[in-house]
Amino acid sequence: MTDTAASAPLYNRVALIGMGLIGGSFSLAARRAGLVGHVAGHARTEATRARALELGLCDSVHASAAEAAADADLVLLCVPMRAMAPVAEEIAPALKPGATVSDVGSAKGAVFEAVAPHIPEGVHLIPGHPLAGTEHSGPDAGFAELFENRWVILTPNAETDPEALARLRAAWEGCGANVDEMDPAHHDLVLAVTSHVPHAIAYTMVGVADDMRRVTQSEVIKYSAAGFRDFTRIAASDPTMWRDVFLTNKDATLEILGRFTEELFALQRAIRIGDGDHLHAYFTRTRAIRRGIIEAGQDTAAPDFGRTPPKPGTPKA
Ligand SMILES: NC(=O)c1ccc[n+]([C@@H]2O[C@H](COP(=O)([O-])OP(=O)(O)OC[C@H]3O[C@@H](n4cnc5c(N)ncnc54)[C@H](O)[C@@H]3O)[C@@H](O)[C@H]2O)c1
Ligand SMILES: O=C(O)C(=O)C[C@]1(C(=O)O)C=C[C@@H](O)C=C1
Repeated sequence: MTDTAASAPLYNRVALIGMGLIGGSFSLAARRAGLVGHVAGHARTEATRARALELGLCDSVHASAAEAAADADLVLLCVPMRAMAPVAEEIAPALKPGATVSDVGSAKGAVFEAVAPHIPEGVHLIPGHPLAGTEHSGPDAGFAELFENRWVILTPNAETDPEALARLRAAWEGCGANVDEMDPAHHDLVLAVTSHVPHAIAYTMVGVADDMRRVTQSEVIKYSAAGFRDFTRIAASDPTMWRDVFLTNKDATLEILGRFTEELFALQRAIRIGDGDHLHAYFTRTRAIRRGIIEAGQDTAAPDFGRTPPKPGTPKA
């Protein structure tokens, strides 16, 4: 946290549109660090609004996104990707000149294209993406430490106001994150490799196992090894969020899935023809990547990491 953040909030009033895992975590982290003044939250259901207040995710709740956004200095869109444009259209007339609108969506090109047309002149649109999350969702899933030592990628452009950008950067840094800037198309390609296609593979592998389960009478589940269990964690991620990620990062996902399929065929061939040298060299290369991630301090898959499941009976956002 910076000295400025400790003495005065970076944003006097913040509107959180969507108070699930990411919106809730941002609020908890930003409030704990004294980065924000009043937090106005919007969620669609009364149950989520009540729970968000109870958990201290916000100071006021609003059934209307526009009402939450009115007079806000920062409006953070924390909804699934394909809800971003309708929400932006709804809040547009309420936005205050000089306000910053940002988001946390997992793909960046599509957000800008969908949201920018709705943002009035004089309001700063700076898309962003925290590279941090879990398989849980809803208000109970949020925790203040989520962004610590994780990357947040902002995708400003040549017209972005430097002061608004510096302020947003400081807010994420105050939440414990490291901030980088990227071109949206590049972001989408990188994330297709590091997040989106890995999720597609996990979903597929668990689907295959589920088909097998029908054949083997639950043995796949009963004897599932640690590797498969890791896949099931990823494949338990929110269906709405991931449907939207794949549909909004379609081109990059298909490009990387194509490359993945080529590599898989090469591996399949090496197994079929008994080419142990190929397999050994390939696995040696991939092991080095894992070691590089650990050395860079980016392995947060350590025990729990605050990723305890929501308590039973609590509302899904
Ligand atoms: N979960 C992750 O690991 C992760 C990580 C980084 C970024 N993201 C991105 O963050 C965003 C939010 O994800 P999350 O994990 O916090 O999801 P979540 O399900 O925990 O929360 C989503 C919130 O959006 C609200 N919402 C859903 N549809 C809406 C609609 N049509 N209109 C208004 N509100 C709506 C929900 O009520 C909820 O409050 C997504 O765009 C996702 O791509 C997620
Ligand atoms: O840790 C997890 O459960 C995640 O899937 C988080 C994860 C990722 O792929 O790393 C998922 C989607 C995001 O947009 C950012 C982070």
